[in-house]
Amino acid sequence: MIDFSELVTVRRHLHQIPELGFEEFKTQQFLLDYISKLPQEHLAIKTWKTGILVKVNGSDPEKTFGYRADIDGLPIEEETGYEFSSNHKGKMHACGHDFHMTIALGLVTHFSKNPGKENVLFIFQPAEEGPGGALPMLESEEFNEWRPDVIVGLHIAPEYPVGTIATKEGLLFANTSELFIDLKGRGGHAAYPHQANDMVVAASHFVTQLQSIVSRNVDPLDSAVITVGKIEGGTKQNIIAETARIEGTIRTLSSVSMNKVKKRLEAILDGVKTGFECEAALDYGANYYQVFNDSALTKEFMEFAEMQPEVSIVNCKEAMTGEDFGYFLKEIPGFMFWLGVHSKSGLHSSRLMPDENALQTAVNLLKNYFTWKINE
Ligand SMILES: CC(=O)N[C@@H](CCC[C@H](N)C(=O)O)C(=O)O
Repeated sequence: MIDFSELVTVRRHLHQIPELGFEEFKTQQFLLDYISKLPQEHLAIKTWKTGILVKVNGSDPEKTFGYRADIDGLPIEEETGYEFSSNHKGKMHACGHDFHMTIALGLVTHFSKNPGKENVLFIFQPAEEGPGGALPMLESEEFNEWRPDVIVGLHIAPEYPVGTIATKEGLLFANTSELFIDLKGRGGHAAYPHQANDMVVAASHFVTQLQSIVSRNVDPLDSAVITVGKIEGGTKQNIIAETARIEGTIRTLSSVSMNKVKKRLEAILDGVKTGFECEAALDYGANYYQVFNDSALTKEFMEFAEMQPEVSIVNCKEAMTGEDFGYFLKEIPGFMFWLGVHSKSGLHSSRLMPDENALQTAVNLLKNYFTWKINE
């Protein structure tokens, strides 16, 4: 029996210690401590950077079924008002990874006491929000020694009620590319603009021109997003800015569109360089491969979930969110699904407040699904 009040306590503890990608030291320690208290007879445990792999050995294994949970938080100052708000100033679990980890712990707890014929691998992966832990983990010796034959992941969905599971066959999440641009010109006195070269104005022109890519270069029947989430420039109100930094993200539903968007972006940036006589350094940061669900496994899972009394299934549309889980799915058959957690505020909001009852829905559903698959 899984004790759900204990899982709520676990989630609240994890919520208090959010850490950024590849800095998840306290999180890793907490997870290891928790796992070390479970019956060890069927467990094998390895660490990889700040991540963890936990294998529940089956009795006569021919296959390994994997469940992946991401473990990093975001650089957001929490405003939920929770008693158990983040203890780490300026950092928050605002994308539900505290839920994803807790669900994994609930499942490890169950399978450590109830192993099946096949192996189950629990993957606690760092740095999903950036710079991306999935690809280096997938390429690591540690992972490949226990490489699963099937892999499953979930993501909380604030827009769906508790009890709803949403997914689809094929493309679920977009291709993503981060975007970092550093502009450098000549600064100067606010009263002598003709002697300077204002990077605040240059950055503003660039961001405005970017808007024409989605509206004028991408096929209207295709989809793309370019979001600039941060601009920094200048030093003081009466000094013309010598530098400006633009940070954003690009999302597309195909890699062809991603290349097209990047080509247009580079052409616009060249224009800004010429027009403003400035330098520009462009860096695409982390790029994530689309999340593409295996058709047969997804269909089977949806039919299975439909039969669970506490679950209702939605066949959803694809979303422009990104997930480095896409790299696992590129090489290993599997699927990802949305878990309804009903929160008025959405993902990446400082007020995200997912309903903890969804922990029970997810653990029960995946416990039943994996139990079926490992004993088939
Ligand atoms: C589910 C979700 O919100 N994922 C993130 C992934 C971030 C990818 C990367 N750091 C980027 O910003 O492009 C998302 O923002 O969709």
